[in-house]
Amino acid sequence: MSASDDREVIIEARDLEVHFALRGGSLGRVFGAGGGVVKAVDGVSFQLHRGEVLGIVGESGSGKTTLGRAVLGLVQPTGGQLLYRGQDLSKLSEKELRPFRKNLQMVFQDPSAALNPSMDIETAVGHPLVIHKAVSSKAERLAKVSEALERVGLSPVERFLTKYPSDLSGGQKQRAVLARAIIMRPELLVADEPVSMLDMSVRAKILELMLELKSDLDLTYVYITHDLATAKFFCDRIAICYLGRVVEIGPTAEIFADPKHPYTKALLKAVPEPDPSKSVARDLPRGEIPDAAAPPLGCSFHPRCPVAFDACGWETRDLRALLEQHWVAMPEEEYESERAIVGNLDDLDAASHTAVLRPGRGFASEDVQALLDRVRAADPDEPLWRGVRGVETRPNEVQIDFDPGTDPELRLSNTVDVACHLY
Ligand SMILES: Nc1ncnc2c1ncn2[C@@H]1O[C@H](COP(=O)(O)OP(=O)(O)OP(=O)(O)O)[C@@H](O)[C@H]1O
Repeated sequence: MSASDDREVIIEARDLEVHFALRGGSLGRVFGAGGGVVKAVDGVSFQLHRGEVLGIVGESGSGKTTLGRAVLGLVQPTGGQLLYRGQDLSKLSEKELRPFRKNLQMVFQDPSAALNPSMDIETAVGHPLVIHKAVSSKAERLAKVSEALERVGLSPVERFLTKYPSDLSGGQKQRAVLARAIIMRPELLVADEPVSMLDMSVRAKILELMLELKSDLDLTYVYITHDLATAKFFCDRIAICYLGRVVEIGPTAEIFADPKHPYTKALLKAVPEPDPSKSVARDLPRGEIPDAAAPPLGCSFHPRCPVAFDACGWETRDLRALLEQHWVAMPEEEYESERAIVGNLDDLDAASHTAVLRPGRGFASEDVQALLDRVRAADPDEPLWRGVRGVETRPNEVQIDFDPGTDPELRLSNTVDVACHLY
């Protein structure tokens, strides 16, 4: 771990895994009776120190929310450990967890969904006090609710106590949600995209409020977002997540000044430039984020990586994608005559380091080999070819063997930890 931080460790994830079994549905059927598995969090380790703001950043589906829920003990890890002050929450019963719950709070993206529309603000914000039997009278509840509302800037308090969520703006609702989150004086707050549904004009104000609350109440934050621009402003350290793994983690300033992982670099390039006159081309990683139920072999970022090389774990699905990309650029007729050279490509969807291509009707394996040569000649720098260890042309098939490569582990590089074969 890169952080040499003397502050107390509040949360420690050790090789944490949250895998969801897929039952039924089309994927369940594809994977057979046992069902497939979505590795929402897949071997994540980090320490969170008291008073720190740790950003969990990644695209949709990278496992951020599941990781945040695991930190709060709201979802059971299927492997590894999540320690809160050294204690493994997954070993505790629901009853034993209760005293911990008040120390750990979550703030969600949508304040409208987080507040019960039929509860006035006094009741909603004071609800945790009642649940945890933390007050003995209505007057005590009112005093604590008033103090919390004051802290989050919903004042004069009397104007807000009897209001309903529908009477408040988005920013005011998120302030009320924050008041409810701090009312039990928690020590850790997991904020899951807390400003992404708010108007631009109030986003910075809510984040500033959260920083004020942090210093006034000695809070520690996990800040979940897809938005690096707010993470830069808000976080001390950032963990960049991709398909359930942390691919880079380190101090925010270092990550922005010298991003190491190709995915981090691509995300940073995609951050919109506030000054439109300086705008640069958006350069999101090529292709879509893959299906978490069937992640790429080797380094899971390799199919989108601009600097991937032989060690990154090329495979059958990459070959299919390359052939299809080659054909897509062709005029219809040319495409049809090329496409007919190989038979059904569906076998390539079962992830493997050995691909077998059979000739289409009326063609021979030499024609398939010639097609592969043409595809390679059209783009010799395509990194997939660097991963090919052998091509064998047999009477009725061509077998392509890929170097299995490995999935890179997080390793310290200067002041950040990065999971990439380049480091
Ligand atoms: N209860 C569940 N059952 C099955 N799969 C799940 C479940 N919860 C999450 N997933 C899957 O786990 C993966 C990670 O989801 P998660 O919501 O944690 O990601 P995320 O990065 O927070 O995405 P988003 O920004 O879209 O919320 C996704 O592929 C998602 O479909």
